[in-house]
Amino acid sequence: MNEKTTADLENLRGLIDGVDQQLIHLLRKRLDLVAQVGVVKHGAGLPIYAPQREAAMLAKRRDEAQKMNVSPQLIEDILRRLMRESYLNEKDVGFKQINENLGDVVIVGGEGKLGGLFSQMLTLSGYQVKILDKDDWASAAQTFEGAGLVIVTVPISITCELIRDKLSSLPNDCILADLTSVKTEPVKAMLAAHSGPVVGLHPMFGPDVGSLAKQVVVVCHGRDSAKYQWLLEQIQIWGARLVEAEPEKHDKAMQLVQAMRHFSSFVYGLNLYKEEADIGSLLQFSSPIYRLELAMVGRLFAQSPELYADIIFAQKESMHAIGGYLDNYSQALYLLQAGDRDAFVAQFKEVAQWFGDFAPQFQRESRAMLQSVNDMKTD
Ligand SMILES: C=C(O[C@@H]1C=C(C(=O)O)C=C[C@H]1O)C(=O)O
Repeated sequence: MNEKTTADLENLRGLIDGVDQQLIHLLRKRLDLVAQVGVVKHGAGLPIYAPQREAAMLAKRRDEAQKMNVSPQLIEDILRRLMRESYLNEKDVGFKQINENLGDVVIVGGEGKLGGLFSQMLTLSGYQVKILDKDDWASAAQTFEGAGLVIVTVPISITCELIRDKLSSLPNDCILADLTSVKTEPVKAMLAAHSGPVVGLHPMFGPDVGSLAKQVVVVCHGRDSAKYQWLLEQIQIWGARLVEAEPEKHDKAMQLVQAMRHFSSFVYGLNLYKEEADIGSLLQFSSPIYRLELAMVGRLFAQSPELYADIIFAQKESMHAIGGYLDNYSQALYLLQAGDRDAFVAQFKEVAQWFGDFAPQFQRESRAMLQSVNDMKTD
């Protein structure tokens, strides 16, 4: 580089630094305004997440950006990232308490990660939360005495037995709820053990989400829904979206959404291990989609084997779904072995047609993800 180039670059980079510093000031200003919104919402009991406001705001900013020859997608990406920050920060002021006369919330298994998250959210909403874990059963009767809500969040394999053996003498009007990732048997067990209000919940996220905004909680109604309506409202105040489902329908969906999903990630990892793949060097060659795939598989092995075993082994029927997958895998492999490229293409077209509009939708969604995967690269 000659001296002029160096000087020009330095000058321009100095100006860019100045703009970026102004951005920090603007961000600070925005965060302060959002914090004020948080206080107003807390007072009025409004949910953190306001999808209509977001949609209207994004549409206006996209329009304005376009007029200034700034990519609408750029401003949308930036605003979406900022809004994620808003959800995290609004949590700092706590949440409106919907039911002020509840009595205690007892979380059975509250030392677990998901139990911990619910305990945090309920505490932030003004409830008295008591944790009951493995070693606390001696004092359980006393703990349950003042309970208005008992939430069961223990490993799936012991959930029903625990409900049957330990939760059959709760106060009559106490709500009994669970967070298990299967619903048919736990809801049945709760209805059998307790004569008061019962509701099955399945939070469709892990404990590492920073905020519940936009996350989904499945609700399986058990008994006396009017008595636990406030709890559903409370969860919505946290920003989550509720999806009501019959337990059987939920469980069937979980065979694909959870058991099959995690099982195939597990086998993918198992295969890399058996092939003695060198992940470091694969990463050097990786395309964004491969990196994303490795991230999805690798994150499984950063977590508890028991948790995934629980999810995969939770329903016997998952075996059939996974077995069916293996059959299809074998049949597709046969096309490859037979060199039948035409049959592969025909099959591909058939599946693409079946996906219909979802295929281009998923392509759009994954494009944004792949771009952020690429942004994350530092080497
Ligand atoms: C700040 C608000 O809360 C959330 C955050 C928003 C933002 O950061 O702009 C917009 C809508 C809400 O989802 C609000 O409702 O205005």
